[in-house]
Amino acid sequence: MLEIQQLHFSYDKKTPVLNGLNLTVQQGDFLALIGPNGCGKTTLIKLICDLLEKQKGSIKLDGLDHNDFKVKNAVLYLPSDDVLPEFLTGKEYINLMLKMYNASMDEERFHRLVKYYSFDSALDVLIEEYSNGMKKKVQLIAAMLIDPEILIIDETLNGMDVESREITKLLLMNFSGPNKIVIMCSHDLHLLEEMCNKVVILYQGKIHTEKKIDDVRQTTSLLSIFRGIMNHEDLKNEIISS
Ligand SMILES: Nc1ncnc2c1ncn2[C@@H]1O[C@H](COP(=O)(O)OP(=O)(O)OP(=O)(O)O)[C@@H](O)[C@H]1O
Repeated sequence: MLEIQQLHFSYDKKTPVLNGLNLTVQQGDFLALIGPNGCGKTTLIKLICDLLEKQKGSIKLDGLDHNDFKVKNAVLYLPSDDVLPEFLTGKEYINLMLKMYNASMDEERFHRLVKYYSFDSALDVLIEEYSNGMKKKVQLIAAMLIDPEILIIDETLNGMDVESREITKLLLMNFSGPNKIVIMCSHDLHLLEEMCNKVVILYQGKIHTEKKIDDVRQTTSLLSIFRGIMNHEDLKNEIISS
């Protein structure tokens, strides 16, 4: 169980980005993390991964602090910005990632993943020559081989062609399961509704809404809930009538 309690964070020590955030994510959860631009989704993810230093509060996985080596080794974060070691080939990058996570290469799985993404001819090419979509694919192949306990995805499906997106969706849904936590941050609410089993909406530094996706589907949609919080109808009408 990932337990976040009373988390506070501010970049300039004045304007709070996270303001006493509480969140519990259970093994088996495939969580959609949504919220308006700038609400702090990436900040929250970076705090969970100990890439930013928290100022107040606690983040624990199964009772262990998030900066414990065991927790760090259990969490894999796929960021949205694709900063990869450009001087490596795809295959070298995958091997490096496996080493960093003390994971062994499952050759059979590796070849299957390469086949799903039609990635064979890209493996020996330098990452500096990769397109955005190829960078996403090589990160996903590495992630699926590492098989982490917690996978955090920040807009990773952006830039992928339709078929690769579908393959990724299926791979991630297969990956999630009773022993895993998947947190996916995206503005593609339809995709999240298809894939995830829970949603949390981050707004004004706190978790504003927390719901099971099945409950959302029965009554409304993620888009309607999101629009209800943002309440931009007046602005849109002003633009239409101008
Ligand atoms: N390195 C930084 N230094 C100062 N302020 C930052 C930094 N990174 C983010 N911020 C600010 O913190 C707030 C939260 O940013 P964050 O990137 O976490 O939002 P987000 O919800 O992921 O946004 P988006 O949906 O646009 O990706 C924003 O006001 C942003 O301007």
